[in-house]
Amino acid sequence: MEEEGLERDIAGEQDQSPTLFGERLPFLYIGAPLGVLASLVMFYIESRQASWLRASSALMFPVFAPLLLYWMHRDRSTYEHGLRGMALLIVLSLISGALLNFSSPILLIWIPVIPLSYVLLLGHARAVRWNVATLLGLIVAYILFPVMNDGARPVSVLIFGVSLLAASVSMLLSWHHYRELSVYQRRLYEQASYDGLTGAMMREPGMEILARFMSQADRQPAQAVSVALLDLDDFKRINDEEGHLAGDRVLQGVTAEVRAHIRGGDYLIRLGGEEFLIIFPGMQAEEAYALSETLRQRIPAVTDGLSRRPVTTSIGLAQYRPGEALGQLLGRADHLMYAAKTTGKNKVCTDMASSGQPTGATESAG
Ligand SMILES: Nc1nc2c(ncn2[C@@H]2O[C@H](COP(=O)(O)OP(=O)(O)OP(=O)(O)O)[C@@H](O)[C@H]2O)c(=O)[nH]1
Repeated sequence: MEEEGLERDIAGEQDQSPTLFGERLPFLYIGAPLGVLASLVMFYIESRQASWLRASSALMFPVFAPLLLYWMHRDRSTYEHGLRGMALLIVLSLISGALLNFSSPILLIWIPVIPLSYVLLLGHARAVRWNVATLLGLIVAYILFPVMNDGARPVSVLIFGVSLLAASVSMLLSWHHYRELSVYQRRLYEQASYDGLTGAMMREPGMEILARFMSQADRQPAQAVSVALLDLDDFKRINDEEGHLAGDRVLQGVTAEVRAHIRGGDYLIRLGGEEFLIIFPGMQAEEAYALSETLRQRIPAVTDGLSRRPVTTSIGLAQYRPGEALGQLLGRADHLMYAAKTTGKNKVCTDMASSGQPTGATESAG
């Protein structure tokens, strides 16, 4: 069903959840050198005190951050991975610093900063997994501390526990806030994207999805995209003779039937009134024609009973031609649907040469 397809789209968008930095690489170009500078200063201070272990942990960021920046600059598609790498670097530096400095309670105040840096760099959704892993890592580090430091005791369990608790609370609060926000966003998105009467997708998001499939077909010509423009015949008569509610019932019955026949990745869009568009991504001409023909035959059967007389439909079926504009593709489908209307209605008209029908042919009801 098209909703499932959209679920995937939504999930995909959430997966690339916007971070505070978004795509603003310049921010990183300024932030990363500052981080490098701060780490070098820390390295200098620690090395002056001959604390070489702590000094080397401070060096982690200056060594790896420029490499990551260079990688992100060269290939922007790896930007997200680069951000993850940066977050990992910051946290590794913090953890190794904390590991070597557990005896200094002052440093533990930075632990609650970890959830925040994850959220900023990775967005809420990914931050949760990373935070859980980091908190577990800190607990292991705390347990291993005496082993690595000749039996020296780390800071008291109480201080460490309070620090972890603060980090966990800040993580949970941010997650809770994110969940509330995403439920609200999803509700708004659905209201703005789906028609309340039929549940079909609305025109604007539908056109965006069609444009996306068209550009995909431009990149991969084997990925054919077909569209079926479907217009109910003499629908006005139902409204006029039986009232608007009967008309509404028919619209709902038709969309339910279409949904029952289209595939998981197909999209049903209500263009307006009794006019619908179905997008068949990756479907060859013969299959698209056969499916349109099935719908044409099924619609009178399902509307029989919803209104006094069965409702028929005229369908214009067109396949995207690489390089074509969206308006051109819809114009062709509209032209074909109009041809079906003007030659007797209750037909599928297509100009797809390989559909099994002669070009421009129509198939009338039995
Ligand atoms: N019940 C109902 N009617 C609607 C809705 N949206 C549009 N309509 C009606 O759909 C009708 C469309 O009429 P026309 O555009 O003349 O189309 P038609 O009667 O199907 O004629 P052809 O397309 O030529 O077969 C109009 O009467 C609109 O008021 C709706 O949401 N519910």
